[in-house]
Amino acid sequence: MAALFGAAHRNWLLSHPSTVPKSSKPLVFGILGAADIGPPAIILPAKSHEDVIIQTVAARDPAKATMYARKYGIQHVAKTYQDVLDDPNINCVYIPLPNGLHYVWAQRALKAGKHVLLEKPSVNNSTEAERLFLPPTPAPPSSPSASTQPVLLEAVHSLFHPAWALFMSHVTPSAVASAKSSLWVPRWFFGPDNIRYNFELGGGALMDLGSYTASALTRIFGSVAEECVDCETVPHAEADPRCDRRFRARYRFPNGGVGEMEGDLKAPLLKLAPEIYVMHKPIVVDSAEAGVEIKEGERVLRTREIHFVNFVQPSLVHSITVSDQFSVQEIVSTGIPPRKSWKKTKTLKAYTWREAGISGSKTQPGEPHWSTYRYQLEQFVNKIHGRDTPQWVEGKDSVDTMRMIDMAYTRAKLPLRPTSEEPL
Ligand SMILES: NC(=O)C1=CN([C@@H]2O[C@H](COP(=O)(O)OP(=O)(O)OC[C@H]3O[C@@H](n4cnc5c(N)ncnc54)[C@H](OP(=O)(O)O)[C@@H]3O)[C@@H](O)[C@H]2O)C=CC1
Ligand SMILES: O=C1OC[C@@H](O)[C@H](O)[C@H]1O
Repeated sequence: MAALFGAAHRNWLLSHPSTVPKSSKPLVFGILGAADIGPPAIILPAKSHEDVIIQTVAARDPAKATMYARKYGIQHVAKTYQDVLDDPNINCVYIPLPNGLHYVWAQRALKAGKHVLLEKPSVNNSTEAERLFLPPTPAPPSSPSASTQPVLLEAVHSLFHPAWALFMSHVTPSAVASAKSSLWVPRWFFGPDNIRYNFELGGGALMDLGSYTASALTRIFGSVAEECVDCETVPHAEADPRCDRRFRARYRFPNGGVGEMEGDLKAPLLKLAPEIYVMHKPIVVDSAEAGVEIKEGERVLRTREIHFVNFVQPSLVHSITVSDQFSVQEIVSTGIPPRKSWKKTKTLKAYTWREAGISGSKTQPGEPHWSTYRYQLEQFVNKIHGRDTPQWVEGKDSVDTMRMIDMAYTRAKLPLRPTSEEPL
């Protein structure tokens, strides 16, 4: 009962964050598009960040932008997206446009010298990702301009929550035998006219949900997959058949492990919680870690399974169950069964860095009611100010995610979402 009350209180605070006074020189943000995701992803988190002001929004229809600005307390409405980029008072741009417009607007924003927080998936395909995140002539690190390069971040918000770091602290990427990440959206959320079913705009469940499941798998295995070995997709009956509504993809990773991901934009009620299962190969561990004394000629093997429930929105509620199977065996196998074997299971959670207890992050700020987006904003600002960012999504990570998605579409015999030919 107390846990239920605590969760309800945390969730109320999460959607009603306190407003803090702003610092003398806060970062000034503009938003491109009066998007649904804007309020939870940036407008609410900014309220409790002293270094962030959401100053401007632009929409294709200025009347819509005005309504949005009024509703969310945004001071200024720009006439066009480009006007936001041309405003010298704006330092940072948040881009929650449909996926197919991410590439062009991120490039334009960077060209205008703005720091960019770019919604997931970063772009339409891996060609765009390589062009955006791995440009051919990066400034040499010693160049004076290197420190003034704008920051670009794909907003994979779930990776910034302490629960993700706590989960990863129990994963040994090189020893992962199999992993499965799944994510579902209830069936009434998105109709066939939603941007998620528009091919040119980067629609498809693999794009929308797969950006989370693929980035989770690449982190769990510590690498992008070598191959997508099979991928089944199902389209929406009333939408473009090139846009998958549901997918199931299996990959082979360089360590020989198998990663699987599943997603559905129109799922039955039964499937609500996004989840990850990880199964490790047996590895030799320290006898102290296993809490057992061993004799000469013996070793302890640990086979670990992890189940992470709600890896996408852990701030609402989550659980991480770690089950370790230990066995004490002879180092040189004589066919004798283990002398001793036992199982240890623990269920963990972390809503703050202190709770996660991970060295290097313990002193990071955070409150139990901080959303994944608030934790993300903290690191985005840190990066801009050249501070330490223990949680981050590197450009290469975003490229890897798009490679995973492209591999799955190719295996499913669906076309890749188009590469932008818009002038930059
Ligand atoms: N991080 C997260 O948790 C989430 C991230 N997302 C991501 O955010 C992005 C936006 O998603 P969401 O907020 O759900 O979508 P919305 O449809 O609410 O927002 C998309 C915005 O894009 C603008 N837009 C510009 N051109 C077009 C066009 N041709 N057709 C349609 N819209 C256009 C619209 O802006 P205007 O106001 O100018 O008309 C609209 O406000 C996606 O990339 C999605 O993957 C979405 C949900 C959750
Ligand atoms: O967090 C999310 O859940 C629902 C999706 O459709 C959305 O785009 C995604 O970011």
